[in-house]
Amino acid sequence: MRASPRRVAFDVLHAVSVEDAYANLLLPTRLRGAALTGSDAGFATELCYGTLRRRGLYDAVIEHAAGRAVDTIDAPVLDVLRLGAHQLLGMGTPPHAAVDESVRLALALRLGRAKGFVNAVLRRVSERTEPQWTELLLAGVDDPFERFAIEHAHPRWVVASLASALSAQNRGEELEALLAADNVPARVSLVALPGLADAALSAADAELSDYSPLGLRAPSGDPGADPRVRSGVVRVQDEGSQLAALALSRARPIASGERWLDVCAGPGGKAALLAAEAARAGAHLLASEASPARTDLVRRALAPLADSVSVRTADGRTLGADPLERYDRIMLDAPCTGLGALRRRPEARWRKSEDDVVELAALQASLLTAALSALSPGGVLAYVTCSPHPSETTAIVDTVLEGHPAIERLDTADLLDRVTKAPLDARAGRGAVQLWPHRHGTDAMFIQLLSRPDGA
Ligand SMILES: C[S@@+](CC[C@H](N)C(=O)[O-])C[C@H]1O[C@@H](n2cnc3c(N)ncnc32)[C@H](O)[C@@H]1O
Repeated sequence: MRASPRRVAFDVLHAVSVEDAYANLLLPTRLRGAALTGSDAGFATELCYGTLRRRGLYDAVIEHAAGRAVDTIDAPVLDVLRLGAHQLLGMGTPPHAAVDESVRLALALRLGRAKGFVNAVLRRVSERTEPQWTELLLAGVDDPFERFAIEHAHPRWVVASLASALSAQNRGEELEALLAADNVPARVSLVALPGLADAALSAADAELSDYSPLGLRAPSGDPGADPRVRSGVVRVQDEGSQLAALALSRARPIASGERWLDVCAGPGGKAALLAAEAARAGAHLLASEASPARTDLVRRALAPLADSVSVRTADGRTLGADPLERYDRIMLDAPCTGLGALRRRPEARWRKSEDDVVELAALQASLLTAALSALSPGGVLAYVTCSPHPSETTAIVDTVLEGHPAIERLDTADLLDRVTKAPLDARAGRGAVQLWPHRHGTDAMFIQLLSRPDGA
């Protein structure tokens, strides 16, 4: 039997809750499996992503309505309630429809014993609108970060981290705009790989991106339906990621024979753009990745450029040990909390913790130290994260450079403004670039170009 949009949304939500699945990877597969397209696919996507994004708010509402803590509610029943709460409070579904459909979903899931509970809790949820619930939950809460956390459905520590990242750039007053932008689904951006899909940029119906000279806005619908996307020469890629790759490839003219390395290449998004840039100028890219499964994804992503790239599985922390292994350009797109990509990874905000920041910062510092030791004299390295958290961005660069006095910071903001179609106004201090969803419509990418001077 063909699964309904609600059932697909439930399956993905539940896999995220109990198996730590990634919604953005699982949902497309489930939509295809259920043959859901058009408005049905759109409904399932909004139901699933919207529920995940605002899960913290809905859990607080459910706790209140049920009169008990959410961790005392069976996991599948809780997920049915979360989906119901999103339909009631986030999607404007009429109460009788949202409640009845949720009860029907519970029955289809063989949760008949919870039928009355689902019905009663969702009826109580439907007695208030979302602003009324928010007002109720805010009563007596004085801490401003906690208030933003409730109002914009972010964990408090994420609010505090984003506040400190913005304040470091004198943009503290933009916090609410950023939190609101995190809750708006990102528009799908495409990149036309140079030399392989240039015609896509001049097509009559092309809607060009604001900043990236290679970027396009995807028309509505499934981008995978476009044969150029299927063949891999036009790729789905956030404009911020395009700019991170172009900052490195266009930092200075490319000499034929240059050796390039992507240290953390999986799943291969930036590597594909770097490989296309390198191939046009006679440079060679080695795309490296620690996880074997993700190395396979890199191979797949680089298939249209297979002749001009190499791919390997390796731990980036071992770089530098071989004195013959040196590179002219290095992309270090480090593993990070992803706090800059919350629009795209709806569950990420609830899954990460401050402990992850500490663990990732240690890994980021080790990777940067190792990568710098493999940088040729005259070479350029891009340190990139899709998190604006100061502990993952400026603090990593500052700390590692203390041990590398010869390394110079390039004025990334200035260099990137020469690449983009419009000025970014994204200077983050000490030469770095910080992009923001609420300002640039991109993920919050941090980009710092570093160089080892000739002879150093
Ligand atoms: C932010 S993602 C890279 C995204 C990629 N550059 C792209 O544009 O598609 C970070 C990657 O680093 C990999 N990674 C984690 N630890 C690593 C290590 N010690 N050495 C190399 N890669 C590592 C992860 O498996 C993950 O694929």
